Amino acid sequence: MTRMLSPNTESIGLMNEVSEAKPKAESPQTNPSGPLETAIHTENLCAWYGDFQALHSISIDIPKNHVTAFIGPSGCGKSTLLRWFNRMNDTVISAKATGTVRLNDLDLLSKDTDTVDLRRRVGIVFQKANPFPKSIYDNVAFGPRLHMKLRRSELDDLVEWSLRKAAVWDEVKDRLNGSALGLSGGQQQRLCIARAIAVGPEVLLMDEPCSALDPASTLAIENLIFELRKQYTIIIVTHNMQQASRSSDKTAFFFDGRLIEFEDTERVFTMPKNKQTEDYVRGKFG
Ligand SMILES: Nc1ncnc2c1ncn2[C@@H]1O[C@H](COP(=O)(O)OP(=O)(O)OP(=O)(O)O)[C@@H](O)[C@H]1O
Repeated sequence: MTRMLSPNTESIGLMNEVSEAKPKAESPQTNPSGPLETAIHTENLCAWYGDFQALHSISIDIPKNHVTAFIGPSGCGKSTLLRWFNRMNDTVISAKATGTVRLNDLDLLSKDTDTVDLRRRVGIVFQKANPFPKSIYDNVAFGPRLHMKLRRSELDDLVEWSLRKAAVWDEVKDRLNGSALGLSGGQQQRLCIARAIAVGPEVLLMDEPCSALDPASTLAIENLIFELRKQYTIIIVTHNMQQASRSSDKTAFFFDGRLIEFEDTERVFTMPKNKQTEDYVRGKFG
């Protein structure tokens, strides 16, 4: 497992990502002169749980290779929106949605959308780390084994690449066959990030990924998010205003199922346009 990645590794999709280990750009385009490229586009997205409407006419363009933070008080619909981006809401029988959600040309609300492939393209990391009760190696290799036909040496390379990318390699490289459940909470969360990126997603959804972590692990994940945005589109749901302002490029503020404001993060935290946004980011409610 000490070999470096071979630049001409055989590939399907994902392995292109592996051989392209170098970031596409040194830093994302935070002050663009032109419009940003869109990764996920929604238009008039409305969502319900039974009769309860959780999202009202959400229209938003999530920019590619940027970090977008979703903020807002508890119950305002942040996770619901996030979960429509990879159809996690399919597991909730009462959940339904109307409107448009697109990942490039893929219609995410269509019944014909292959959700297994979608979840490879749009990965998710949850609030509480959820490693499989398997070895560290098998956790990361799980998705690639499902989606790709790789030789053992290629899989080894990919596991190493993913763990390095998730900034946890040095801590686990001598115990790859040990149980993932033996890692600390912060290490488990980085392992889950490695597992998510091992299948070459375009978008990484993070639903309060640091809320169960101590300050040092939180900082490690925030630094990681900052690094990963060079290659992935990241959306992070957070209640931590410092985290949103530190680690995101764009911030969307939601209230009562509605998108109230979506702007550059610096602007949202210094000169919000909306009074509700201002009150929320200043901690007056929520
Ligand atoms: N499975 C479900 N069944 C019924 N109602 C739900 C379900 N999941 C969420 N809701 C409701 O939808 C609304 C939006 O919930 P959601 O979890 O999206 O909010 P949130 O902004 O992510 O909240 P939090 O910050 O507390 O996680 C809430 O009123 C919630 O009670």
